[in-house]
Amino acid sequence: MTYSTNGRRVLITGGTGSFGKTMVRRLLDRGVGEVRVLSRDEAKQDDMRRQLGDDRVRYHVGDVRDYDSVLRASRGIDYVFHAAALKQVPSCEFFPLEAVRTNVLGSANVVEAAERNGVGSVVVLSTDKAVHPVNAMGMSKAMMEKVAQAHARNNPNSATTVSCVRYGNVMYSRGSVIPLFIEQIKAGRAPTVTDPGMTRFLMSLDDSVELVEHAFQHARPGDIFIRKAVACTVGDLAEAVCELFDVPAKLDVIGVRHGEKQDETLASREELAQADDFGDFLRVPLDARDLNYALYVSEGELGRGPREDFNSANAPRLGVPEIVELLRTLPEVRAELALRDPVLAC
Ligand SMILES: O=c1ccn([C@@H]2O[C@H](COP(=O)(O)OP(=O)(O)O[C@H]3O[C@H](CO)[C@H](O)[C@H](O)[C@H]3O)[C@@H](O)[C@H]2O)c(=O)[nH]1
Repeated sequence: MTYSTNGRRVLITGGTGSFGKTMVRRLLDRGVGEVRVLSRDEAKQDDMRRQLGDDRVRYHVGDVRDYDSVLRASRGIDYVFHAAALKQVPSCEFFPLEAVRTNVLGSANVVEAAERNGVGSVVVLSTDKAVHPVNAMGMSKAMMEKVAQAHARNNPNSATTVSCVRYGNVMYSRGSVIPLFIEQIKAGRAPTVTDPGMTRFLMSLDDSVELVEHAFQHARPGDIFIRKAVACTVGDLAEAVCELFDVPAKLDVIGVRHGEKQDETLASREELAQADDFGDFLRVPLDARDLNYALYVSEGELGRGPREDFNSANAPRLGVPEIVELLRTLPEVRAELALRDPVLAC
């Protein structure tokens, strides 16, 4: 089934974040009837209200942890993009139950409220950290994916299609390493690098929005969509930022933080064995078998498939010059360069 948001009502949980703001603008450009933003922070909502000045956007102060607030916010809604989450790895390590409350139970509330209100489609935003998770944030997101898929498995006749997207690090997102490196360089300090050989996927905000739109257009219940992405080492990333700002590439190696993985995985080899390849995107379908495995013995498949996961160590790797070019495409980086020296921005 394909969907259009033209004239429809859309709810974005966590709608004042980087993803939410970009998505709201896109929806407004495409003629959405109403966008509801559900989030906890009234000040951020007020900033957004003044910036957008569009009365098709309605603001609901509330928390996905509170079922009643999600139920109210999703009343009369056609589609939900669920972005509200606790996302910082170190803070979730210190407060894992908070990650469970928001990322697992909050997501269950969103799915349940959507079902109750007859919402047509819910796209749930997940992360590469949910695959082979080692930290509380990734574990809670993995459980969120399971909650979304269980809805599909347990409600085969539901009017609500629930699907997931999984993406890697979004360049320049709030609190992430690229703005941190830039701040450090501006303050005359060397960028702090955890482990120069650590690898991460690189995605733009637009890439993440396109992935959500792809899922929204193509999802069958319980699907997980992944966007193929390039990767780099954090050492090369820091060097690239130094080169852009024309400072010597001297790195301050600080060691790995709580719960960090050396490399991130977007799709496990087991998932790749089942996945459909759409060029830029992969679809991992729901395993919709029931618990009576005996039914499947005669037609059971042996686990043939790729021998490797798709991870940030074996993904196409960008070197320093390519990272420099990629960073130059980011509006925030261009603005910083222009402030520092209009010649560097060119
Ligand atoms: O001072 C620092 C801080 C981080 N890093 C490294 O830079 C990479 C990226 O770190 P981020 O903090 O930007 O991102 P994380 O991979 O830790 O992921 C976190 O930030 C992401 C933002 O891009 C998402 O929000 C994600 O959900 C959240 O867990 C990691 O290898 C990290 O070790 C450094 O080298 N130096």
